[in-house]
Amino acid sequence: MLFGTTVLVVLFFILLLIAYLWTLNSRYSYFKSRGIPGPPPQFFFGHVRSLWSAESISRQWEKWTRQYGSIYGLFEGTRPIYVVSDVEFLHEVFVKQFACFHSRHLPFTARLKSRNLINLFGANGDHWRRQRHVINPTFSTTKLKLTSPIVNECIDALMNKLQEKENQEFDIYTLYKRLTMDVICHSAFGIDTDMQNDIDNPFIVKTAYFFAVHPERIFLVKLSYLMPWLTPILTLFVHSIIALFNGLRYLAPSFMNQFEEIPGMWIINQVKQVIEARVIKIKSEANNKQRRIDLLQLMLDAVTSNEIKDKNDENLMSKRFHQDEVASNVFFFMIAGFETTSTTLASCSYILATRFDIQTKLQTEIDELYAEHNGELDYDRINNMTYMDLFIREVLRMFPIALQAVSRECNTETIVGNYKIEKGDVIQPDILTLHYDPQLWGPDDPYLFVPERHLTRRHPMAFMAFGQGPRNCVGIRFALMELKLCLARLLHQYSILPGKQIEQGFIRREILVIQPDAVYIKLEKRC
Ligand code: HEM
Repeated sequence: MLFGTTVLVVLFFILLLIAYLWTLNSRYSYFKSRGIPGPPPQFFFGHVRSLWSAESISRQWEKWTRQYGSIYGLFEGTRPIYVVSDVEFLHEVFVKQFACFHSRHLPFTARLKSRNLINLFGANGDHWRRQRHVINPTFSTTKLKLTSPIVNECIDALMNKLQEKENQEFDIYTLYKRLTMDVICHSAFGIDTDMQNDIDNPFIVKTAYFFAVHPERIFLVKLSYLMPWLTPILTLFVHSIIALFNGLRYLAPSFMNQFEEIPGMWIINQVKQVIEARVIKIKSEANNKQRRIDLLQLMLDAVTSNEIKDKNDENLMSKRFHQDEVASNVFFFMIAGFETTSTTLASCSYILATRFDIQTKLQTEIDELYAEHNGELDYDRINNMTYMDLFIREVLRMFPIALQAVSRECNTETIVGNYKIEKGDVIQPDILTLHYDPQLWGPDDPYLFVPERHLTRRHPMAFMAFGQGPRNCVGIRFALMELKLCLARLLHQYSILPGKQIEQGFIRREILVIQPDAVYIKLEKRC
């Protein structure tokens, strides 16, 4: 009797296993049945092992595009990923059918926290729409004009540091990182840091951690990709660990000190403290009209303690924030604004140091602006620099940074072109192929640096350095203001010359973003 039951149980599990393996295998016919090419998948893993071991994920996508064309298929475990460099297909996904593709494809760990702690980058659907509604006006022209003096103050500190470096070879990228962290701390965080002199400041050290570790290398994330049905259990497991740690906070405070040094924990705790201090200040200065205007203040102005219900209808939508949502967004601004903007400045400096003709043209435009306005640069004036704009766009075309951030997950089954896309499928643009496509960027060779090519109207999907569509980078104008102010002031005072190690330093590697190791230059004072 016992033997018979055991045989039945074993048989049941064998059948279950066979059914599971058969389902897995049949998922791999997804692209074949649609006539979409792609590299052969590895059973159970799909293509993730090749991507996890690739030196650069974006360059691996580009390599496969050369082999399989502008729309091809990969599998993350068994989840279909469309890798696309077909601009019409991308236009459908990012713009025309945005309602079916409003989510970004992220590891489950990005959406672990309670709803009020999910930021704009991780939020989906109506939750995302409400947050975007509140944050968009924070980056409006009027508000940016108010924050530009704060940015200028941080550039003052950079200029003082540069004075010490005149005529010596040094890595300017390090100083740019300190500048962009100062800017984000002053303007989004409301604290007056001095990163140029306080070089071991924990904000820089802890934030850099986010770009050094790819979340997809975390064991639990890998597991969730390979066995998506495990995700609810993994989520529960991580929540339990967090709850355990929170309990230990009271029972073993000395152990907790180490836990609170974990970068994410540390930064979010700092953010919360700054917000609490600001809220107290606002209350005590209720009648003070001279309040500090920064991104933090602008977001706090939208805070409510009432219950918020997310609604699809814009008229019914509450345009308010929870205080915790302000904290999680400020936290994300630090991560998003720091490495991206400093890396753009680093690539700009590399081009300027190696292309003196381009530098001279830019300096001519800057000098004219200074002469016209007696050396006073503000938001409106820097925005009128045509060549500066073309220059920055060309830098970001050739050296895009945050390529993996631009993805969309299908929320509702739909048809794009000739293909039926199912809920959960991922669309991943191959931005390197798009940015170097001669059909999109000719007649000048896309491998040459030619700012003027941006004078010609191009397909909107040809340039994706800031993403595209309603969910593109919300900080574009803020980033451009910072980049233009910094470059204008730097090039008005100095010429940038290449250091001996400029080429060795400018080796661009990708973990989460693509960035060079260093940019070695010399500064020569202009007469
Ligand atoms: C040169 C600098 C920057 C670059 C190259 C850059 C690039 C990007 C890219 C590629 C995305 C994804 C867009 C998409 O999926 O379509 C993004 C999203 C985002 N960026 Fe930036 N970014 C920069 C600066 C900033 C700054 C300064 C901030 C804020 C202070 C910021 C905040 C954000 C936020 C909040 C999102 C998520 C938007 C959403 O999901 O609605 N970025 N950025």
